[in-house]
Amino acid sequence: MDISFIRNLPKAELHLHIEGTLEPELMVVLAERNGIALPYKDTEAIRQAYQFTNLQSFLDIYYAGAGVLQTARDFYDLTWAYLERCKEDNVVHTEIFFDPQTHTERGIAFDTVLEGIDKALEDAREKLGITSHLIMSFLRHLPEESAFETLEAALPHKDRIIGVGLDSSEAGFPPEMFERVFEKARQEGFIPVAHAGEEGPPAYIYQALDLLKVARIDHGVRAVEDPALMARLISERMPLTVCPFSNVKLKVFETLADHNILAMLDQGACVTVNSDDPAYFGGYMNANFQGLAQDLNMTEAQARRLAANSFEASFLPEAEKRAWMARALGEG
Ligand SMILES: Nc1ncnc2[nH]cnc12
Ligand SMILES: [Zn+2]
Repeated sequence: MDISFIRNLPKAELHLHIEGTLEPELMVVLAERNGIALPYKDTEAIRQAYQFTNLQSFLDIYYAGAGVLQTARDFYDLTWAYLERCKEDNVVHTEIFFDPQTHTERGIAFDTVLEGIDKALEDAREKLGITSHLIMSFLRHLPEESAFETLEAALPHKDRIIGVGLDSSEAGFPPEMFERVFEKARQEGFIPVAHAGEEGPPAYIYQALDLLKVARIDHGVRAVEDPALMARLISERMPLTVCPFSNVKLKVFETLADHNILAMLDQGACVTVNSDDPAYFGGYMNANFQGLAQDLNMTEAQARRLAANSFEASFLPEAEKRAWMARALGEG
């Protein structure tokens, strides 16, 4: 498939951790700016360290890397750099996760984090024509109480945060542990989503659906182990925000050729393509699409359906969704 076909396809990104877009070059700049010593001699050594055996081995390095983010300007620079990559890849709409607890736990104020990210999103609407939403994610390895405190901190900023998510170490931290904080978040008007079925079993996907009442499942690739669950996801058109490169880097699949995204698509599931933590996993949106074309023989029709799904599964207003879906399908 021609790279220009992928480039020209309008796409929405729905599973992207802004902290996961911290490229080694920016990490070095921010470390210098903030007087922080990095445990790496240069950017090459940083890239060398990105060899993961599972989700936790990645998270340990990823949380350490986020330590260079200190000021609102740092969060602005991080977010702006990602939005410029969106422009290159023709990602016209993005729904970004941020992990407030990664920062509040080390003494950075919630409002500092939000201020920097939000200003970049606002500038991108104006200068790049990219629309966006922000989703605040709770870290599931921290106690419920910490998630409740984070929700409290977000309440004055409801107009700038559309939803809540659940991420970090999955195994041993089932969604049911966060049922109460998600209930409160829903009452406050936040749209719920959750990582489930990345490393965790299908039971965690059921819990995300039935207890957290999510509007999307992040990852969800292990749903294929349970045919009744797959049938339900398909009949409800429950979106799965799938991250192909991430799944290979974190050994959920051995190779991209083993990935189940196109099989799920062909079964009728509302799967979408996303980059998760592109600075750590080797590529942004178009690189993920290109990988699927090369290693899974993705057709143009499949690529169009994946792009259309990304708008269908977004939190855009219905009319905008429909218009972008038509363009992605080549009908607009
Ligand atoms: N792929 C992933 N799974 C869980 N938590 C994450 N935080 C950042 N990326 C993540
Ligand atoms: Zn993720």
